Amino acid sequence: MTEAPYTLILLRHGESDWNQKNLFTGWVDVPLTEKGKAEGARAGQLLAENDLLPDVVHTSRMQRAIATANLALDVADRSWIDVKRSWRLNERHYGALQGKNKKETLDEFGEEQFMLWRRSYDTPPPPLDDADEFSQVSDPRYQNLFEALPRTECLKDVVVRMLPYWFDSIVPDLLLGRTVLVTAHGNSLRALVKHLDDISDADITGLNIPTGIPLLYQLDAELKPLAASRYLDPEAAEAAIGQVANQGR
Ligand SMILES: O=C(O)[C@@H](CO)OP(=O)(O)O
Repeated sequence: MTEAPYTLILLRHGESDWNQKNLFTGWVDVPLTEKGKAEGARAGQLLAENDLLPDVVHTSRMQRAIATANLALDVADRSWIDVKRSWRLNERHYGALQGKNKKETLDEFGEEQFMLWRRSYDTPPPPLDDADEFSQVSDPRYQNLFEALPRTECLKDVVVRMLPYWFDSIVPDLLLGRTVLVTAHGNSLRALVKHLDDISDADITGLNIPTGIPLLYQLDAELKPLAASRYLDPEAAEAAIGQVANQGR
């Protein structure tokens, strides 16, 4: 075990095809846009400029996170580091909203219901039918999940399935003194930030994470933040956070 402080970098994937089209995405495995690829590369540049060179990367099982990590690590000349992947870092499963347009959903169901589905801590959207074209029941990468395969999730569900991976896989790398990069998704990272910053169930509804901008944590021996976390490009992050919050409008 190495002494604290421990260095953890969280990175939401770059803009995806469905971010651009304003569709609820969840577990649908969509690619990055050209802008998203550029965000991935820029994230790598920010890591290198700040002398934050990851020793290990943890990603979800989804191509938008994997591609973002690869692009960032290529630019930072760290494409050779150890890689670990888990479904537990996947985006929140968006249930029957997967593939639906956010603006049309807002118009159809109204602000209150839309925000309840999108940001409430414990209200999941209706479950996705297994026969739906956007279901993951036949996806080979999840065949080992059996009844654990989600059909919908609220953020609380994501916290429950993400935390075992945090404690069992990410924490051991931190305690070894490795600089750890976690490349994942808006809502799986909200779940991790909620845990790290001890954010209440009520306050987490107001937290949004921008695409493609590394978020730095320095953690103490108890794995609590030594100071407030910070985006490596704070101005870009502030503008992008507002855009995420206002999606659908
Ligand atoms: O559609 C999704 O899967 C997520 C992230 O893009 O969207 P939201 O920010 O609305 O939770």
